[in-house]
Amino acid sequence: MTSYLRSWLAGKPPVATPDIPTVLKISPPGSDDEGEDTEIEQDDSVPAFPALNSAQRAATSKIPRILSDSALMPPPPVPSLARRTPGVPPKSPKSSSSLLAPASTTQRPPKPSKKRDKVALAPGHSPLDWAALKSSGTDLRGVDTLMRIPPSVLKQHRSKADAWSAFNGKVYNITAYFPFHPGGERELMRVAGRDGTDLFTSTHAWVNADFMLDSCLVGFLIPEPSTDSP
Ligand code: HEM
Repeated sequence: MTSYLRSWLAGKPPVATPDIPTVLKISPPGSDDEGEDTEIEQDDSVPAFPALNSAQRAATSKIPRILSDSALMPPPPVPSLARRTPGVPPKSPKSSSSLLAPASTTQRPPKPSKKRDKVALAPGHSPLDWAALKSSGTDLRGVDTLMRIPPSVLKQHRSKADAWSAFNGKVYNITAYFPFHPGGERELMRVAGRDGTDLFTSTHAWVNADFMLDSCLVGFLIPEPSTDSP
């Protein structure tokens, strides 16, 4: 209406309205009901691009070839672990898997060495009993004062009834400790009357002799005084 008035005022003939195209609805062949959706099988797979049979793919070698099943890498071999019978050890050690227990576990363990066997302590001589005795106030030193002890003096105390031994420069009266020693009295007698530091350390470096024998301290080891003094 507005365009008609404008053209009438300007003295021009009215502009013809362009034809609106008619939308035709065409039913697929075989369908009787007009406007009803046709059922299509759902497929979410992404199509290859460029298409497998396209001219681009045939013309250039840059686009990787799609491998067929026969051209693919073969699957890995079945691991030997999967083929074993549970509980049955492998026949030869070479064929055994690294995940299996070593064949040596079927052998008997070696007998413990006699050298490090502990002895059975008499009742009332446990490490706890020793700790109680040494802190009870009982005199385990046998001396009134701490002394400077040369090796010659140390050597005089080498009987079971009167045994002194030096460990790390300190001299202890080990007499009372004999029945409490987990390694036995015989082993302990080997250091009576001498410096036992090396033997002690090579046997059980983790044992704290200073703490265990603090109530038995009698003095300090000194070098032998020289006899050729004027
Ligand atoms: C007076 C100094 C010593 C003290 C306080 C002492 C203390 C001990 C203690 C606490 C243990 C038990 C260790 C554990 O259970 O781990 C032990 C074991 C033993 N000790 Fe001694 N020891 C002394 C000297 C010696 C010496 C001089 C020898 C050897 C000549 C010796 C030989 C052994 C042996 C063979 C055992 C048993 C095996 C072991 O436990 O490894 N000990 N001793």
